[in-house]
Amino acid sequence: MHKINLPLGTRAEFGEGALKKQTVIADLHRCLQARNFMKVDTPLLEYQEVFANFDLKQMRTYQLLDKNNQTVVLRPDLTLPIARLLATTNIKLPEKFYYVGDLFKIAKELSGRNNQMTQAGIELVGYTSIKAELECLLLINRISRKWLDGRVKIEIGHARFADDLLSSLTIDEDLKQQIKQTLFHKKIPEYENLIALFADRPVYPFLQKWPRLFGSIQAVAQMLKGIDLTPSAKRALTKVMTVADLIAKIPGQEVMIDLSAAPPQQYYTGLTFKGFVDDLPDYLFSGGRYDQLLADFQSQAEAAVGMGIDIDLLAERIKLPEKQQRKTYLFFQADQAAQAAKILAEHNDLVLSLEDDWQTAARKAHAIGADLLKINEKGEVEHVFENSFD
Ligand SMILES: N[C@@H](Cc1c[nH]c[nH+]1)C(=O)O
Repeated sequence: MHKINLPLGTRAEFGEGALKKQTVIADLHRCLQARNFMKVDTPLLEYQEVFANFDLKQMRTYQLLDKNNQTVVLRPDLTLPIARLLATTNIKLPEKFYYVGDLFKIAKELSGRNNQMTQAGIELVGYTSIKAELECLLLINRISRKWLDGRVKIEIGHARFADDLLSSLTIDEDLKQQIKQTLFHKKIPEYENLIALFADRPVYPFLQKWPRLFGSIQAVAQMLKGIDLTPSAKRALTKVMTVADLIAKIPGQEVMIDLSAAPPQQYYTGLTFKGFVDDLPDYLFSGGRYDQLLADFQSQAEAAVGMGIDIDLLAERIKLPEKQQRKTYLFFQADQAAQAAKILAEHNDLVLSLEDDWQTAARKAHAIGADLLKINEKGEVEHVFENSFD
């Protein structure tokens, strides 16, 4: 007997689940083509070095050896391969890209997540304006309205806010790291011990509030009232507030701010955002500005913003449009395949009936309320009425 179970963390998809994924993907293709995005596909396998500047342990990749004993990995991320692609081709920038594909990350045991995930994404490369961030957020809003009754909440943060603020307090890198880790993981007693070192600084009242700095725009603005931030942290905050205010003006779009969370990816350098639906712990959308990433692959940095869309999670949440249309089956004899081809070419909504005889085909069609056509000896299409053969 063959081994019949799947490798850990993988799954087969079929029927409605598979169709839902295909439906959202097809809709995205249509939408992004219309908005002038360029389709891009990169291979599943990449050299390990492509991901080397990022914490591979955290990413937990599948690794293989190629013919020359070089380590290749199943891609754990789709943005880094695009940065690699741009460094090795002469695609003119600025340009907007989109892709849909699978990525592989070995999830922690019992996390409930699969190791193979389908992600769609967009990358807007060569754009410094916040309009690039806005285009990402507008796409989230569109998908939310089209597929999720507008229930997606957008959360905005900034990848540099914590570093900017902490750099003004200390040059001790270890201490900065510890403060960030305790803050991001909400280890409050440890965090409070660490910030006690700065109790005499003007920024101390802020440090005390920092772990709670998330919520609605108004709530966060209220918490920050009268608080003196460093100039660079202030700039980051202004950007967050500006974009949040603009997006909150879209009717029905809920916007939150989080200034106490870790950036979703290490390569972000500016505004970050996530989109999630109330009762889901994982987010459906995640993105941000990453102006330095291309400098890892080529001599020149390039302004860029992008986001990923978790197609598995999105597809699980959508309702397929009802298709209650009546089916028509076409019965044919095996030696009428050529006539069947001609008829199918003229009527592309016919379903081939594979029954051995047309009486059985008629009985089955009748049982499911379908119509039945058959090809007669002359090669013409004939309607079969269910009581015509009684
Ligand atoms: N690759 C990111 C999403 C993204 C695309 N572009 C920029 N960010 C992720 O998987 O979280």
